[in-house]
Amino acid sequence: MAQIGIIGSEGAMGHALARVIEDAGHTLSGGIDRGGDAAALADASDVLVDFSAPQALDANLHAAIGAGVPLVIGTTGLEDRHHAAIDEAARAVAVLQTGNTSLGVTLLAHLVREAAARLGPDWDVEIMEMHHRRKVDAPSGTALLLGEAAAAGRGIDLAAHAERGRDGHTGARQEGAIGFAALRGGTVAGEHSVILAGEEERLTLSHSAENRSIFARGAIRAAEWLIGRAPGRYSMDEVLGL
Ligand SMILES: NC(=O)C1=CN([C@@H]2O[C@H](COP(=O)(O)OP(=O)(O)OC[C@H]3O[C@@H](n4cnc5c(N)ncnc54)[C@H](OP(=O)(O)O)[C@@H]3O)[C@@H](O)[C@H]2O)C=CC1
Ligand SMILES: O=C(O)C1=N[C@H](C(=O)O)C[C@H](O)C1
Repeated sequence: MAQIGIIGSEGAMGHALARVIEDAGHTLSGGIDRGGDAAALADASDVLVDFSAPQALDANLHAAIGAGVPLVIGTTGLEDRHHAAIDEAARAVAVLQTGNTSLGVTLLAHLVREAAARLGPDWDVEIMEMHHRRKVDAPSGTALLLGEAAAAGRGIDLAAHAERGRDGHTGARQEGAIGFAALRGGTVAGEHSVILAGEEERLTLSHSAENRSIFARGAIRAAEWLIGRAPGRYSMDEVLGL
């Protein structure tokens, strides 16, 4: 039984998390949104779960370190400087950051890495995602996570090979590129496809989220797993034993 604090508590994920916390027999120690006191929430919690916005990250890391509590970060749209701050914080507390807390996507990343490695550079990798009309960041955190998996399979650096936001006279596709396309509309919880396109054949690896409860369950499982862990940056692979 843990005291779990939610950052982004009035958001779509915040509500999904609160339901899972109750179902799992944990206690909601509190919740904050924009302008809330992360330090006070951390003091009242065994673990923090953040599904809010990148602008909240520094205060959340500071609060987690101050109270000595672990932190699950599901917020997407993070930039290199955010990841550097997470690495730094992980020297003091246990932190898990991922663009997708679901079991299906965590496994999919392994399959993508394997397919990209085995099929080799003649197969073009394109990543397509669709989300609800409210989503503010693109490509999604999951699309980027899957892009990293494909890049790892190819032994290349994603940042140097990503083709994002094609529009107009773009020229031909660069050899070895990993392309991204983002669609937005309606209430879609999360659709991701990784397409490996070769000569006269295509392989598509896909995941569909039917609702947010899969993300909330994964995040609470991660929160349970982090409590009592030594400082460090952990992954969903470790939580799920994949
Ligand atoms: N890793 C994963 O598996 C998943 C990740 N996500 C990510 O989680 C995040 C939240 O998604 P979702 O719930 O749909 O978004 P919502 O917009 O529904 O909710 C976001 C919440 O965060 C709050 N918030 C905004 N800024 C701050 C801040 N500076 N400090 C504290 N709280 C703040 C908002 O409060 P206010 O209204 O006051 O601004 C709002 O209540 C997104 O980045 C999304 O991509 C979503 C699903 C799964
Ligand atoms: O904003 C969302 O809703 C989601 N965000 C995450 C992402 O950016 O990949 C995870 C999931 O796809 C839903």
